[in-house]
This record gives sequence, C-alpha cells and structure tokens, in this order.
Amino acid sequence: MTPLKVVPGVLRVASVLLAWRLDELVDAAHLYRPLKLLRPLLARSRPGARELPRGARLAMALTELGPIFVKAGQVLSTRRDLIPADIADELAQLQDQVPPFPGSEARVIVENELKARIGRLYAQFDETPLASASIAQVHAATLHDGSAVVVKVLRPGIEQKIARDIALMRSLGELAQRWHPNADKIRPLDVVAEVEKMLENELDLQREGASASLLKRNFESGVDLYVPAVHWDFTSERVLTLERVHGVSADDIAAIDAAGIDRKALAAKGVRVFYEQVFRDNFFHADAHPGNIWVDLERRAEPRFVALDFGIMGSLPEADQYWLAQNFIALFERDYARIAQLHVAAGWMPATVRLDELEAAIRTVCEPYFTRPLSQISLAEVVVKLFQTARRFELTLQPQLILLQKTLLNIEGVGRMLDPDIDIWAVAHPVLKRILRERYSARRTLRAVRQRLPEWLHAAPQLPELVRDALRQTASGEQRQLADPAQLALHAELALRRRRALLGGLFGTALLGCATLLWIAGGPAGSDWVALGCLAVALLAFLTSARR
Ligand SMILES: Nc1ncnc2c1ncn2[C@@H]1O[C@H](COP(=O)(O)OP(=O)(O)OP(=O)(O)O)[C@@H](O)[C@H]1O
Repeated sequence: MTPLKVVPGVLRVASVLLAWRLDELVDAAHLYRPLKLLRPLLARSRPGARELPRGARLAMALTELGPIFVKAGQVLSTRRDLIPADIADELAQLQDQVPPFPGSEARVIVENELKARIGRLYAQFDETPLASASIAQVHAATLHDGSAVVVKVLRPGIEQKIARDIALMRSLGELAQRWHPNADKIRPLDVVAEVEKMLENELDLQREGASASLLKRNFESGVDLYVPAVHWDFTSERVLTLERVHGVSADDIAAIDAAGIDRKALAAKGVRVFYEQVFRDNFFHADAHPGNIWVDLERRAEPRFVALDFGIMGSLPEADQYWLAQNFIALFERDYARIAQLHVAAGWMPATVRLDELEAAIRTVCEPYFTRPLSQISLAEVVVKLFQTARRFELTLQPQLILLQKTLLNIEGVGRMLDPDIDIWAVAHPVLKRILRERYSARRTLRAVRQRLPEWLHAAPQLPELVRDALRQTASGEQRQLADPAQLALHAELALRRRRALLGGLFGTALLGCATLLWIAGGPAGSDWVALGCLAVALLAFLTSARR
C-alpha cells in the first residue's frame, strides 16, 4: 500500500484508540502523538471507557475496528511472553461480532464452487445459518443418502477484506517497529505476519478438511475423541461439508451434569487426548477453546469429546517435539539443570549461554509453583513463565511452540472447568512417560531402521567415493588456509585423527547394517549371536571414533 493510501486507515485506528482512552498506546508510538490533537475533533470518549481496565479498553477498540483486528487481538493474547497478563486475559475473551450474511448468497457460493444446483448437491439445505463468524458461516443440510451434514461457506469478498486490513496492519506495524520503545521485544511485524499466516490457513477450507481427516485417522476408534467425517465430493477451497455431530460445549457444566457424566474422568481424558495429539501424533488442535471442544452427551458410561473447527492445527518439527517432551519430563521431576542443558542441546539457546545462570533463572521461575499444592499448579503457567525467562536469554520462540503454549492453556482451562480439583501434573506425567516409552521404544527404532534400510543400501556403493571427495575437500581447504608450518603439522595430525574417526564410524555403520540384516532376515542357528557380536564391535568402533 502506498504511504498516502494508508493515511485514512491509520487515522481511523488512532481515533478509535483515543476514543477508548488508549492514550498510552498512541503515546508509545511517537509518530502518532500529534494525532492527540485530534481529540477535540472526536466524539467524546466511548461511554464507560474511563472505568474499564486497559485490557478491556483495548479489546473494545479492536472489536470496533473489525473482525481482522479481533483476530490480531486473539493472536496477541497468545503471546503471554510479550504482553502483560491482564491484557492477555482480556484479549483471550475476544469474540467475533459480525452479522450473518444472507443464506441465499451462501447457496450461490456453494453452487458456483461445487458446479451444480443446490438441489442436486443436497436433499435439503437450510438457508438460515446455524452459526456465523468472521471468516465463514455454517449451514445445516442433508445429503441425498440421508446423512445429516453441515456446510461451512466462506464469507463473500472475505479475501479482499483481509488483504486490505492486513496491509493497513502492516503499515501500523512498520510505524510501531520504528517508533515504539519496546519494538525489539514485541516485534510488531512478526505479530502481523503471524496473523496473516493464520488467516491464510483459515481461508482454505480444503486444507481444514484435510486436517480434520488426519485428526480422525489419528483417533480412529473415536472412543476418547470423535472427529466428524469430511464429505470430499461436496468440498472445495471455499466450501466444506462435514458430518453433523451433536454435543454440548465443554464448559456447559449444567448439561454435562444433567447427563450424569463423570466430569473427573472426562477432565483426565481431555489432558490425555492433548498429550497424545502433541507427543504421539505430532498434530494437535490449536484452537481448543470450549466452543470447539464438545462433549458427547449420548455416551454416559464412556464419555468422549467431539472436536470441531480444524482451521488452526499445530505440529512441531520432530526434533523440537523430542526436546520439548524431555523438557516436560524434567519439569515434572524438578530437574532444572537438565532443563537448562536441554535448552542448549535443542539449539533453542546459543551454546555460549551460561548454564548455571540459566539453571538459576529457571529455578527462580519454577520453584515458587512447587510451594503450592500440586492440584493448584498450572503447567501452562509454568511453561509461559519459562518462555518469558528464555526470552531474557535470547531464545527465539518458534510460532509452533507458541501455538502449543496456547493449546496447553486452553486444555488446562477446559480440564479445570470440568474438574476444579484436577491435578494436572499427576495426570500428565505418567501419560507423557508412556507415550515417550512407546514412541522411542527399541521396536519402533528397529521398524524405522527397517524402513530406511533400502535407502541406505541403495546409497552404500557410492559411499567410498563420497568419503574420498569429502576428505579431499577438507584437506585442500585446510591447506589453503594455513601457511604456518607448526599450524600445518597440527592440522595434519587433526586431519589424520578425523580420517581415522570417520573410518571407524564407517566401519561401525557397516557392522551395524550387517547386524540389522542378520536380525531382520534371520538365518541358521547361531546367527543371532553373530548379529550380537557385530553389534558389540560396531559399538566399540563408534566409541573409539567418538573419542577421536
Ligand atoms: N460438524 C458439525 N456438526 C455440528 N455443528 C457444527 C459442525 N461444525 C460446526 N458446527 C457449528 O458451527 C459453529 C461454527 O463452526 P466452526 O467453529 O467450525 O466455524 P468458525 O467459522 O471457525 O467459527 P469460530 O471462528 O467462531 O470458531 C460451531 O460452533 C457449531 O455450532
């Protein structure tokens, strides 16, 4: 957007902020200060603004600015490592407040997208929406085979609206980045990029359908978590047809009690389902507020959750997932030294960080929590504090970790609502240990080795050439860099050791391959012992080369 084009938008935002008495925000960005001169021209402050706390005033201002700003507020509410808790709490309550669009328009969009008349697609299509939000609205329908479904339809013109508001937000972000005294900490442009990414994902309903399908496969039995099926023949980028499910919002305690469901068991199940999504499947629902997590009232004896809205899903890079799980275990065991080591080993912190200082900082954050009864400890709160500490040590938080932190807060919130006495630690610790035991078991590792074996065998004949080329490159690079004879001698010695270490490693790998082959293929009596022998020599070779 050209600078001139954004002026009206910037003025509108500034005047709404001023009307909600958010002068401190306007002050903070020096450039806006002259805009305070506008105050006499503005209508007076919004009624009641003075009495509201600052978080509530900001939430009201964002609501007035429109749904895309509301989304931005929701994203900001998850950055508890950046913004004060009182503001985060208020922003987390933000809800879309947009009127529904006419059902006849929804019908036209469906017909255009699915290239057929509505009557051919559905036996019945209810033009009165079931629910309406800022990006899409949901209509009830019935397929010709009699299945009850819901049809989610994107709002008309939503893409353009989002593009316009995001451009405005980016301009505001650039101003804030330049002028806000805490710009380095808050990194407003990163927040805008995060909002943009989130909206981009929510704009593709085909992607949402694919996420629902994957989650359904991960919880195939549907005993603990039920996920509606996707009707792919009636789905496109702008229309999603899902099996219609029934239940009540997870915070509808009265209805859950009236159905005679054991809330304690349900709460523990919720925590378990969350850990399974994060650490077993590495694919988790990242918008798990009670409105999107329903409880199936039909299942009294074996209560289960029903998931809705798959627009925001999270998954961690595999290595982060492993490190995070280890961090959680260390946290459960109050092993702060290990948490500090894990942060460095995971590459989340520079290796130059002083481990003792990091350990002390982590202890300072966590120890006060352990003076409370276990049932009152919030794991989510501890994680938020840990992230805040980590920022002091220059940890750059990956967006996926932020999603995880948000989900943790949501799940804990739902858990505590269902069972105020829930001891999150007692429930979570054994679940996490079991998942990790299964995930990193010898059998799973062997299965992974077996899967990759053909790939390794295929590459094996090229190995000698690759090693020779690598060694040549290292040697010639070093020779070019060194002129001093003493240094040259030292490097020759180092190169020799490195070469021996590499050869040791190769020898070990070859023996490991033989052992695996013997193990998998089986063979004459005694071949198990030969495999074991190969394994022992391979380990010896690895150890020797590691020492070198
Ligand atoms: N499969 C379904 N079966 C029954 N009702 C559904 C189903 N999917 C969605 N709904 C209804 O539509 C509402 C909105 O759905 P969903 O959350 O997917 O839309 P959304 O546009 O992402 O809304 P929001 O942004 O408010 O979460 C749900 O709260 C629920 O009432």
